[in-house]
Amino acid sequence: MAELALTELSLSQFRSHPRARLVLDARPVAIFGPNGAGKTNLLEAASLFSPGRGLRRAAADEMARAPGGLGWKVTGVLRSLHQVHEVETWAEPGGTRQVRIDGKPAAQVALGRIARVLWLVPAMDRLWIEGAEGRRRFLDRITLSFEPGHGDAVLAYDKAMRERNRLLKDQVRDVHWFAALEGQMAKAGAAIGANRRAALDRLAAAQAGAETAFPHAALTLSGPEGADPGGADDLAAAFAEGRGRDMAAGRTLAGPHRVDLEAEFAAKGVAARLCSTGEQKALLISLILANGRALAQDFGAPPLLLLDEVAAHLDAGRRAALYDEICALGAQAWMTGTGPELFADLGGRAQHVEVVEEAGGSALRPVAPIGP
Ligand SMILES: Nc1ncnc2c1ncn2[C@@H]1O[C@H](COP(=O)(O)OP(=O)(O)OP(=O)(O)O)[C@@H](O)[C@H]1O
Repeated sequence: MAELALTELSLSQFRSHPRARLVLDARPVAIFGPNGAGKTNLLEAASLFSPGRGLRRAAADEMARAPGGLGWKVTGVLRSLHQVHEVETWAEPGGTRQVRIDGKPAAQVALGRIARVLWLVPAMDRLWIEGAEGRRRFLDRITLSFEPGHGDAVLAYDKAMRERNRLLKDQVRDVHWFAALEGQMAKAGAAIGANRRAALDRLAAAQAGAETAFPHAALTLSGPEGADPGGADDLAAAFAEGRGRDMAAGRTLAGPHRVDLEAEFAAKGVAARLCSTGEQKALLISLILANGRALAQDFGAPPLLLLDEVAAHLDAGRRAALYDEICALGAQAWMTGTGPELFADLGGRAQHVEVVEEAGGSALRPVAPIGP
């Protein structure tokens, strides 16, 4: 099967890493070291091979090593399907994140065409019990992994909605202006809805009949009217009808920006938010593995998986099952944990890297695996 893997990763003045370089093959990467050593920072650097603000959703300046006031840079060699790309991403102090692919300046969305990156971070443990915004972001990342063009649709929708919200706040009553913006929102919104539904269908298919130790998560969209839109015409009509209500509120109250994602532990028929902490984690892992299996078919290679502190939350049996499934999938999964023993089951199936904190910042040491 074709691969998607980082075969080199270099960091310069990135968070706690003054300078770091890893030379890798396509196997999973097991990263261990004490709290605060700089493991998550490494995953964050890898997450910048996808469009957006990375797995911490940080501003570009926040990622610059402090103190210093210098910019940062992350460089990687990405083996994607049967091609090799050199990807550079960086930010100057006070500047936005820049991207260059094979020496040519590129928009961030271009990253989505050569790489697919999915992640699970401890903050997502509360995904099913906290606000809808996090779930929407999760849904859109899944959707983006299947359809890189989804990012453009979301940007177009948000831009038109911001302008419409300004009209609403300023009590402007120019129907032509409203109709023009609503037309743009409806076109982008219908695409957003269709992309999301297609992504959920792909996930459902990838979960059905899969041999996995993780529970099937049944996903559905919910939310106020228009959250899961039909066609562009229906959506445009809903926006026009809602003008009075929206003007009273000073913002757009219905539309795909209000969608929520609901999950159910399918075998038990219990909503994810009512499941135990361990079950909720298992549902997320199940979804990310299903997403990976679907992408292996659709994109042609499994995605890069960034799994922060995933091993610590699983019992030994589940952990071994996760490693087996990742290896069967053939994904370059980057996993972090505090000690090497968490990754012993992986043995030579993974590359093991120790992160240590030294006087000058974080440092990396590739190490031989401790055998099972
Ligand atoms: N911009 C920055 N400049 C310098 N150091 C930073 C910056 N941002 C974060 N750090 C440092 O990076 C370290 C945290 O790194 P990271 O989150 O990668 O730790 P970790 O190894 O994943 O730890 P844990 O096991 O606790 O999750 C902290 O010591 C923090 O102070």
